[in-house]
Amino acid sequence: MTASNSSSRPTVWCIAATDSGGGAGITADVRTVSDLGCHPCAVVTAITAQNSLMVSAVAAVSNATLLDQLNALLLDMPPQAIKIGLLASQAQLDCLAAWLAAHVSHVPMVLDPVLSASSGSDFGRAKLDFTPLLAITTVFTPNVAEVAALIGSQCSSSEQLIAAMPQLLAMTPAHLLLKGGDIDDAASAEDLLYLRQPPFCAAQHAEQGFRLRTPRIATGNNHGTGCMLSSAIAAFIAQDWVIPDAIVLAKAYVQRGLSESYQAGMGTGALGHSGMPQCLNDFPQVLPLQGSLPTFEAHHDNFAFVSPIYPVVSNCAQLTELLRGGCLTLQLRVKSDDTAQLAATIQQAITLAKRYHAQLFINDHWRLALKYHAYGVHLGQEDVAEADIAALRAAGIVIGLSSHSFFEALIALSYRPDYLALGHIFATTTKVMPSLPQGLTRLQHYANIFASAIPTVAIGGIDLGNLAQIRATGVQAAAVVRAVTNADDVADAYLQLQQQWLQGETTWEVAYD
Ligand SMILES: Cc1ncc(COP(=O)(O)OP(=O)(O)O)c(N)n1
Ligand SMILES: Cc1nc(C(=O)O)sc1CCOP(=O)(O)O
Ligand SMILES: [Mg+2]
Repeated sequence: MTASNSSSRPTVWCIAATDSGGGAGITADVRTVSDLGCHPCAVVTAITAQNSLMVSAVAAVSNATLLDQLNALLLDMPPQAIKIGLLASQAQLDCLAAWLAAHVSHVPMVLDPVLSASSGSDFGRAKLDFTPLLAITTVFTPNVAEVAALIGSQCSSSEQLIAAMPQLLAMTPAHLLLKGGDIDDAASAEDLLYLRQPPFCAAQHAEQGFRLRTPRIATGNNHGTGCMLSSAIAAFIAQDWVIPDAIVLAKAYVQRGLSESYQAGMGTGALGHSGMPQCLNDFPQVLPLQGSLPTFEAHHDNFAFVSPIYPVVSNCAQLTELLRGGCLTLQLRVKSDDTAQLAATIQQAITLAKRYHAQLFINDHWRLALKYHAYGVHLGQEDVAEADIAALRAAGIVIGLSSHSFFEALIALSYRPDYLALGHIFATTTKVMPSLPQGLTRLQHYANIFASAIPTVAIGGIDLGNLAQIRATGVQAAAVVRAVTNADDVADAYLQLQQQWLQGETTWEVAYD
C-alpha cells in the first residue's frame, strides 16, 4: 500500500471562531475541509463558549495574535482558497481585510458573515461593516437574517431576498449565495444564487440569478450549516472546481450532512460529514430565478444509444458512409448561415437516416428538426433556453443536452432530456471551449452521479487511444468528431472504435489523470 501524496491536498485557510460545542465555527470548517480532501489551516478570530443550546461568551483574539497566525501560514502554507467566518469586532474585520488585501488578494475567498446562526444564536455583531472584506470576496453567503442586517430592512421571504439582490450586488463584486434555509417552507429550502462571470464558464450563465432548491430535511440538528457550506465551497474551489460547481457540490454535501445529522447535547445537534457527494438526490435543482420552466411530458424513459460510438458529422456524404457501415447513432452538426442549404441538408440527412432506422440527432436547428420530423435533436445550454421543448416533446423528438460542469448538468436535467452529454473530456481543436478539459477523474464523478439516472455520452478529444478509459468510467456512449471525420475511411474508423468499445467491456481498467 502506498501513502497518499500530501501535495495533492490543496490548502484551505479557515479564518473563524472556535465552537466549544464542536458543531460549528472553525471546528466544523476543519472537519469539512479535511473530509473533502483538502488540508485545513485554522486561524482563530475568537474563542466562543457555547453548547447546543446557547452562546454564552465570545472572547476575541487580539489583532496581533490574528496577524501572527496569518503571517506564520503565509511563510509556509499559502492557501488555494480561504473561508472567513465569525469576526469579533470592526477593528478585527478591518485589520483582517487590510492584511488579506495586501498579501493574498488573488486567492478565492468565501465570506460567511455570521451575524446570526442557524441555531438561532445572535452573536451581537449586527453592526459590523463588511465593506473592506466585500471588496475582495469571491463568494458571499449571508442567510436571511444577515441580509436583513446588511440592507437595513426586513427580509424573511424569497421575494424579499430577490428584492435585496441589487443592493447586495452594489456592495461587492462577489457571486452571491443568499441562503433561504430559514424561510418558513415545510417542503423545500431554496437558496438564491447570483453568478457574476466565473472563470472557465460559458457566458450564458453569467450575470444571472438562479434558485437552488432542495427538499427540506426534517431535522432540528442543523448547528453549523452555514459554516459547513462556506468551508465546503472553499474546499471545492481549492480543488479547481469552477465556482458554480463548488456551490452545488457544497450544497449537496450539506444536504447529505443534514440527512446524517445527529443529536449532540440537548439542543441543536450537529451535521454528518460524509465526503464527496455521491447521490444525485442530494444535489439542488437549478432553476431560473424569474418565471418557471414549462411543464414537460416525461422524457423517453426507454431511450438508449443503439451505437455506443456516436459520430458527429457535418455533411450527408460522411453520414451516408457511416450508415452503410452500420452506425445507428449519429449527429448532423452543420455550422452554416446558408439557410436554404441548411434546410436541404437537414431534410436529406433525416430522410437518409430513416431508411436505416438510425438515431439521427440534429444539432442546434430544432425548428428544422421539427419541420422534417427528425428522430432527435442535440442542444447546447445556449440553445435550450430558447428552444420550444414542449413542441419537440409533443412531436416525439428525442432530446439530448450538453453540459460542461455539474452546474450545467443540473440545469440540463431540469429540462428532463433523454440523454446528457458530458464535455469536453480531453483537449479538442474542433471547437473553442470556454471551459477546461474535464479529464477522466471528473468524468468518473459525473458518471457515478448521473449515469444511473439518465443515459450519458462523453465528448471531446476521444479517439482509439483513450476510448477504453472513457468506457471504463461507466458512461453509455462516446461522441467523436475528428476520430471519425478526419479518417480516410470514416466507416472503418467508426468500426474500429465500436469494436474497441465492445471488446473493452471486461478487459480495461480506468487509469486516472
Ligand atoms: C453528443 C454531443 N455533445 C455535445 C455537443 C455540443 O453541443 P453544443 O453545446 O450545442 O455545441 P455545438 O455542437 O453546437 O458547437 C454535441 N454537438 N454533441
Ligand atoms: C462539438 C463538441 N462539443 C463539445 C462539448 O464539450 O460540448 S466538445 C466538441 C468537439 C469534439 O470534437 P473532437 O471529437 O474532434 O474532439
Ligand atoms: Mg449547439
